[in-house]
Amino acid sequence: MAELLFFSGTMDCGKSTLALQMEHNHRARGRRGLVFTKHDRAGESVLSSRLGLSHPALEVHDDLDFWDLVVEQATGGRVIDYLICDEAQFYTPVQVEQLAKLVDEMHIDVYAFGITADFRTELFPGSRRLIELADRIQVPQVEALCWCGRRATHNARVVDGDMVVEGEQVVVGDISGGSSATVEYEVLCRRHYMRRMTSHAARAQAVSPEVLPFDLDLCPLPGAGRDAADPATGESRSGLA
Ligand SMILES: Nc1ncnc2c1ncn2[C@@H]1O[C@H](COP(=O)(O)OP(=O)(O)O)[C@@H](O)[C@H]1O
Ligand SMILES: Cc1cn([C@H]2C[C@H](O)[C@@H](COP(=O)(O)O)O2)c(=O)[nH]c1=O
Repeated sequence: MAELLFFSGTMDCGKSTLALQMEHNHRARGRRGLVFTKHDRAGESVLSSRLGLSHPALEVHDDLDFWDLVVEQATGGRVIDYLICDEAQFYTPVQVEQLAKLVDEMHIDVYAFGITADFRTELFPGSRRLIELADRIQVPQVEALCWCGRRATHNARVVDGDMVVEGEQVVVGDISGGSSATVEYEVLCRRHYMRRMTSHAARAQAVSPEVLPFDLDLCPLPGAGRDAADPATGESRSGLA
């Protein structure tokens, strides 16, 4: 039975790596598929992972009709068993509906990968429709981590060093440290997302006299590990989920 699967999570949790692995495994077993992406950081018509692997892909433009494309290929004699669809958060809701139709009417497996929500915590339209229509939603096993050591659940946008919560929904970019771009992203746990506390802000607060009387030994710089105190609160992070 063909399925529409949505692998969803934050940025940097291994979605594209998983997409490439699934493409490899299915192809290795003789299945025939097509690989799609949209606005990959590496450029047009390529599916890339931060692990360094990449694969040619068909770029999804807003006017692409998945149903028409696959039917045309099938009519031309090409067998298609599965579709790999990366950066699916950027697909239109109508395109997601076309993917669901391919599963139901043409028995093609669709493996979609994408971030769930944007930097404002709002669902992307493509992700929303996938959540509504998918047979299964899976969270990749590798957890992206907040600077405090907790599991990262939110994507923060950082512009010129400051976290922002307003702006265009789509701005292609990488996570902090991955580039010198003006706009970058950092994954955070909910607590630190709500407090607008990126690693940079936490570092600044940890060394500011205003946070005294916290002892700096109890209030180490970000990145010191899960058992260290949280600079925002002085609380121990140990034992937290
Ligand atoms: N130098 C590295 N060595 C090992 N793993 C890495 C390295 N750089 C990135 N990764 C892994 O790659 C993951 C990001 O993979 P990627 O597929 O690009 O994520 P996503 O598509 O979800 O944004 C990171 O969570 C990390 O586990
Ligand atoms: C949160 C957020 C992200 N984006 C962009 C930034 C990247 O180009 C992609 C996510 O890619 P990844 O492989 O999952 O890291 O999405 C955006 O445009 N708007 C946002 O709010």
